[in-house]
Amino acid sequence: MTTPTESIAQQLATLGTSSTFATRFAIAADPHLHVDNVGDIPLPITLQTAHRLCAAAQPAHHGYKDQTRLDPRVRDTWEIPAERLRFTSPEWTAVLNRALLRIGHELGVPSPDSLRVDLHNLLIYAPGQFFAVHQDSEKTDGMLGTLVITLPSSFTGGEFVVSHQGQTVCARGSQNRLGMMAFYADCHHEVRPVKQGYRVVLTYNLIAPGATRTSELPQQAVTALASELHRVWQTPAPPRWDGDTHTEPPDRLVYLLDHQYTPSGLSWQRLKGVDAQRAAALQAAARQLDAEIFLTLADVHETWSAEDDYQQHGYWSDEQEDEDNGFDHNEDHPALGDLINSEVELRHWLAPDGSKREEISFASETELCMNRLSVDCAPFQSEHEGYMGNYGNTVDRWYHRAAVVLWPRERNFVIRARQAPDWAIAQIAEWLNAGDTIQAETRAHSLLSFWEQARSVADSDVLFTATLPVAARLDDAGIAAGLLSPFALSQLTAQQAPWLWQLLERHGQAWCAERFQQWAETHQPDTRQLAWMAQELPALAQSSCTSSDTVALLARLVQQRWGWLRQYIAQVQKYHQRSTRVSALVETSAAWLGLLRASQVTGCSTLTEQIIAMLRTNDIPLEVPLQVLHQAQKIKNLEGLHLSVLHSHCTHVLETCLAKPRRNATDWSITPPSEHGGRGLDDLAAPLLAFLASPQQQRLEWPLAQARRQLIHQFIDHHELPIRHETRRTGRPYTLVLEKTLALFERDTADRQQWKKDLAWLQRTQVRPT
Ligand SMILES: O=C(O)CCC(=O)C(=O)O
Ligand SMILES: [Fe+2]
Repeated sequence: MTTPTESIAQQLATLGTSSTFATRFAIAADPHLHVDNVGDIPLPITLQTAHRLCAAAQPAHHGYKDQTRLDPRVRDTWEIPAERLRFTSPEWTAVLNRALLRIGHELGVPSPDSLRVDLHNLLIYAPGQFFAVHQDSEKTDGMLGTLVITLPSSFTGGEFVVSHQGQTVCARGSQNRLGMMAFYADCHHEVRPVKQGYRVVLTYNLIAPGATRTSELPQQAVTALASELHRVWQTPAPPRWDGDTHTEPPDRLVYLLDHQYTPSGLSWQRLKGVDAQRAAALQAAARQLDAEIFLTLADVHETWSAEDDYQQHGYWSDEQEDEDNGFDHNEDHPALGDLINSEVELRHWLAPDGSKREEISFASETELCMNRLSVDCAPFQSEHEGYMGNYGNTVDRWYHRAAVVLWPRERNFVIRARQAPDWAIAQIAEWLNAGDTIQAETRAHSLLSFWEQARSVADSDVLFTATLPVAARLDDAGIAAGLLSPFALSQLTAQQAPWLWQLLERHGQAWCAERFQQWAETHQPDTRQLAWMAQELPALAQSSCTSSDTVALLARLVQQRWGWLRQYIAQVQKYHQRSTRVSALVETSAAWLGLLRASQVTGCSTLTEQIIAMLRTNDIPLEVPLQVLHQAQKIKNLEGLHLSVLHSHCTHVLETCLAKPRRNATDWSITPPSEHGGRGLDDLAAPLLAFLASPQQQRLEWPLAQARRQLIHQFIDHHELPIRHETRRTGRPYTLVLEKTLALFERDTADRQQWKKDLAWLQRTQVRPT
């Protein structure tokens, strides 16, 4: 079955397909060309005239990006600018106008009788000279394409080839007539090297000024198109994956035109070939439906998988050449496999009255409709990633296309909101300020189906700050919840507390607790959550102290965060290496303190005790409570935090450690790691632990098969034991050589120094008894 979008493409395809991209014919005429400093140029051009012209000419430049360049690898020809050319034949203007009318008809220009030309230059190609494949830049507003008039002369080679979407038109010139070739500006064209003789041409910019007068469309066709458009906006898009039940109708229709356009060349009045009829048909349908309609540039970026191996290579059009490859497009392009990704950016919006809107939006796949696929257009740029890129072997292509974009007027709000969520929230806030709560709730409701994505479109923190007060003013609990659902707990700041209390008053404890739960489930980096617990949580708790309801709400939040912290700690405790484990745990110290403060302020004394108790268990390395005490120095009010308990705990542990006798200089025993003491080592555990425990044995030579050596290597690394472990690769099996290192003694000394330092700090530091 055809989808409504496909059927629109079909209907548009039947409009104005008769025109072509280039037209070529010959006329018998002589303009009586006069060139300053050369004189009259009789036709056909003789070798002698050609030599005189060359002598008076300059090498021609070509456009490169926004500059012009002289590069004979790209363009090698002589040029005489228009200022030095005159036509003295009295009939010439009429002859040219007749030719233009014919060109206008054959190119399908909407008003062929208004087509004009601007003389650009005279070009002379001597033997060997050429102009590589390129696309002309649009030199003036309204420039539609180029007209080349080949003056009669005798030459071989020098074929002029114009191509568009795989079709080509070729001209060779004539001995006694003027060769006319006119083509649209988005065509690629080249002049192949002249072999013998001279090729002399006049080039003109083809200009289509004034308004389009497209032929009247039958009313029936417009109605059919309008009804299909209506159907597009009513039909939910096909599911994107199995079980995708949330598809909605597309917001807009984005019809990609056949031709390519530049910002200055884009205008409703100067659409090329078939595009003009199709755009006119869409305009007529839009009027019937009272739909919004815009003409836009559409920058298409496609990523394809490449099927074969291929050298990295880029290529530029619009008279731009690639530094290394010149204009040579004939080298092998990689065969394209699957389309991996496609992005269509719409910009430079033109309303039917020509007024501009500078806005950028992306077209979704379900909105797109076209008769010509982008791969069938000439890419503006192409890049091949080879196997080195992120996605393996891929080809990236960029196209400068244009689109007609339409949507039902009543969807204005939603469409703009999808692209600019902060604008939508500001809009709803205005309705609320004006007392129009019904409008505010209806519009807020219309955001919910895509609101989850809003977070990735806008700066999420800014959006949250704007959304919270709006949600707090909506009566409908479901809509308020929906607006708040995409955000994360760590986005809530103490400054926003008043809105939170307002939500509490309107929707109650359970509703607010659900929001906390939802926000906690949104992914946020652990470091951000820890920082939030250290700073915002105690500040929020502090500001809750005005009423028992707000305190109760915050107490729930504190409990929830305690649950999270315990889970996080449990996860960190699974890290293998003691040093990474300890430093990750130390990173949580400020969060512990934040939680302690918040639990104290919200009167959760049992929780305060639980936290202190956990900080004193053996599972938590001493570095953590010590760091909590350090952090507490920055805080004014330590009342009720039970920090003196922590203080004495740390003092006691450090004194015990320091009371142990120092390691004897001859004692090489290593205390086996307390956790997983040899688990998983099976029969290797006993000999290894015996080696560790032995005060005398420094070295162990142990013939072991590879897998078993591996176990020992891992064990030593995980526990960061002061043992060098190497494999001697002789004999069968190889021998694992273990050797205790001096780090055993150095660590002992370093530990002691640290203990002393910490103890001295504790003794200096007063923690008020609480
Ligand atoms: O020499 C010609 O026929 C065409 C020259 C051309 O393509 C140009 O001037 O852009
Ligand atoms: Fe050109």
